[in-house]
Amino acid sequence: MSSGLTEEQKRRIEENRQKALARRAERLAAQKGGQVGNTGPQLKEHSLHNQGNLKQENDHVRFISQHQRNPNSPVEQKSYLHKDYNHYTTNQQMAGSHGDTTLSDSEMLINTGRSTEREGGGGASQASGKMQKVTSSAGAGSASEAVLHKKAHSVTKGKCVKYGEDRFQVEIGYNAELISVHALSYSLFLLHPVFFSLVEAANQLSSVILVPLEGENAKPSALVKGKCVLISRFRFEVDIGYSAEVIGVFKQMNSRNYDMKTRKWSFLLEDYPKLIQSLASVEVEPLPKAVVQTFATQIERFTSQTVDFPDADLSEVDSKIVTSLMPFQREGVNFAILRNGRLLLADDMGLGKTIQAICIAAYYRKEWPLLVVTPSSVRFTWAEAFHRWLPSLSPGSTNVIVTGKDNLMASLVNIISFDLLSKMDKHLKGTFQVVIIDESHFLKNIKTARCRAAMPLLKAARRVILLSGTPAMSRPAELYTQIAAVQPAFFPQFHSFGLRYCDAKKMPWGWDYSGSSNLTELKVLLEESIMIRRLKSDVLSQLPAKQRKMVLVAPEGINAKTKAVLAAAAKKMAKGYESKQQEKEALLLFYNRTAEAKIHSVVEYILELLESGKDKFLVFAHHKIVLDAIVAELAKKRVEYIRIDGSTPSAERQSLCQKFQFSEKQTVAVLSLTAANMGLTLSAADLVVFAELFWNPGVLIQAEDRAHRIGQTSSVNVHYLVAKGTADDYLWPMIQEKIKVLGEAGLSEANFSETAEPTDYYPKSDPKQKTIYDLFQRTFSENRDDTDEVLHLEAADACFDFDPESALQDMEGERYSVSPPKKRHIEEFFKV
Ligand SMILES: Nc1ncnc2c1ncn2[C@@H]1O[C@H](COP(=O)(O)OP(=O)(O)OP(=O)(O)O)[C@@H](O)[C@H]1O
Repeated sequence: MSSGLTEEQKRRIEENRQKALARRAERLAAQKGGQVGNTGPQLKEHSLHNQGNLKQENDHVRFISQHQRNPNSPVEQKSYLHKDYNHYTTNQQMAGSHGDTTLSDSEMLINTGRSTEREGGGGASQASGKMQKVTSSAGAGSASEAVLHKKAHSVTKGKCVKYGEDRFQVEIGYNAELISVHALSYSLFLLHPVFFSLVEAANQLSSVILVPLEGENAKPSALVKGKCVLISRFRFEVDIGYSAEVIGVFKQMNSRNYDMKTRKWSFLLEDYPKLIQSLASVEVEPLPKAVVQTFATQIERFTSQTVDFPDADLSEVDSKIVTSLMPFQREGVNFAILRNGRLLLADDMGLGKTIQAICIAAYYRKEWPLLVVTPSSVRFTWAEAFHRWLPSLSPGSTNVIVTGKDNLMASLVNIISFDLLSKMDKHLKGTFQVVIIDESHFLKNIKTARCRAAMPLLKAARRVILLSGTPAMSRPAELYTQIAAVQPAFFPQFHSFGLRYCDAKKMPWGWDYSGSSNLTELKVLLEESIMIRRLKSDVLSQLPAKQRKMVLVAPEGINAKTKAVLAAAAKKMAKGYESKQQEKEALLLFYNRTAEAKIHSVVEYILELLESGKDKFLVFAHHKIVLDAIVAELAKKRVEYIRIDGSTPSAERQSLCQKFQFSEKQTVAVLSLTAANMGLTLSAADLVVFAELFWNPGVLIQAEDRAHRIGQTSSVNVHYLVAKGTADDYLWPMIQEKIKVLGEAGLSEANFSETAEPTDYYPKSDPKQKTIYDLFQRTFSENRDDTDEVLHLEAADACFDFDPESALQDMEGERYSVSPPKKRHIEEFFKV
């Protein structure tokens, strides 16, 4: 009977009806939303799946969890449509010509959210979960037969019937989903070119099976090639060209889901063995062995219901470190121990990879000696951290290797730089059972000496703790060595890894592995097996607004001459001075020499930060020679930078800040401690490095606040570079003490000693050092105004860098415009 509506009107009505159903489903889902709890979406999906006898509520919960993943995605919306639509269709059809088909309530509920169990007008029989062989009057060829060999499962079946020479008709029962794609049932179609696309589109719908005409199957299955790819902890996708035969197999899978947007089918991992078996006649690349092994439990349906890692027994580890761990850090330690101490700890910068690594290593203390391989600039910081977190370590138990001749096994904890490791004895393999590699992406290139030196050690060690804040997920080739270091059996051949994850291409000159492919699978695989990665945004609530760290820079960067000058200055200071002026001059000289002494280590540290992938950060220094050396190195390495110091006109400052804020490249802001510590917004960075210290903590805190200000959405990391045997020995504790006083007085929210490394590393017991420290305290604790201090510093710089004459000339020249009071101060300082 004709409804009197045009096809277009019918289509619109159907569209609106589906939208209304979707809205209703959404409302229902939202009402039930409270039952979901805090479990992650994947977990929800999984655990519900495992419950077997699903209840209606649970079906809703599953629904919600899918929706929560991406409520806007067409796939998710489609599953809403499916769910309610399925109820609708089933009931409607039961009331109609197929009313003899009986489905129990529970069967219907189980099938909702997946697809509808129905037979269409193709003359096939009923559906209640059993495999049916259906003979089509259209005359099924091999592909057609495969389509009909189905576990009858919520599907409307139909067939194409030839009509005259060049037309065909689709005979199929009512299926709204299908009608929304094509108003099929009563239409005649031209055989070509509509046929293939129509059959393909219809068969992609999970509730439809359309048997093509005999001999008209779109593509012979032998020519269809595809591959399985993991897309989450629980699902995999089959990326394959269209084939009715394949689609028929897909529709036998209970967990099937078709993504309209990507036009790909996905399934729960538990369907993997069945699917692969059913696709035996088609060329489908299976999941890699590493994936199948890692997800064996999911594939076998024995998955644990939780992603929380069981609490490791840390009773043997120093309580100081255990009680200091933040909850997410504790989770990292649990993960590591669950993985038998072989892992890639890939937390974001500043999340405390050091404390976690030390705790994990301490859990395996019985297997020490321990080897720590680090970038050169942070070797001493590591030694400090071991003593800070493990008070049970005796003072001599850390051994920092400084030359290739040192004994790598001298202590319980041995710390070496990557480059020195490659110069050590090649027969170290098997010597260390527990190894920490800090900034493990330094091993990304298998051809480098450092990588070749480290790999045999790592493969032989029982515990391998790799730390990297920047695992190169976008360049999988660079991850290979790190994966191989932790799990050598995963991908024994780089080439097979390259084919799967690096989009390897054969070029005239050989293979190109610089691309990337199947990244989701790689990420899911790594997270399930060896990698734990938390971003700052994931754990922001557990972090302080600022994380300070003292980085003890390597003393061998200081040359012998400078060391001698520093020692002489210290000796002189220890003897005392007759006048305050003399004391001050001596201190400023000491401070100035310290700058010179630190240049090498500062530059090395900055370059290592860049190599570690830190892309935007601020570097503060006071002395011109330090600022100059930093920018010279950045220019040499072609790293973009801005520089703001006393000579930068105020008009330019704003545009430099803008450049830094909006640049998408790796950019460093090189800033003068006294000339750029106020009034600038550089919140695009969440890392601030102090190449030099300053005795006035107010100046330091203001400088930190260039990044820690409105616009900053992250916790800011602050690194203070401290060199032993220099003025830093006195400045660092002094700064901390002052801040502590300010904090106690409620004048500063920042307490250095709580968030940074220990205060008292200089030997207070040494009377000479005590005298110098007191001298610093006396001289710089007087209440002076900042401008006064800055002027004295400038005068001192000029004094030590140049002779007074030329210094004054310089300052009066174009580069420095000196105000009269400033000039007066300088003159006073030099007593000219
Ligand atoms: N649980 C904690 N208690 C106290 N201080 C902590 C804790 N966790 C981290 N810190 C401090 O936070 C700072 C940053 O930690 P750490 O240097 O280990 O970070 P990271 O993840 O290694 O960063 P990067 O990638 O920059 O090297 C350090 O000063 C460290 O001592």
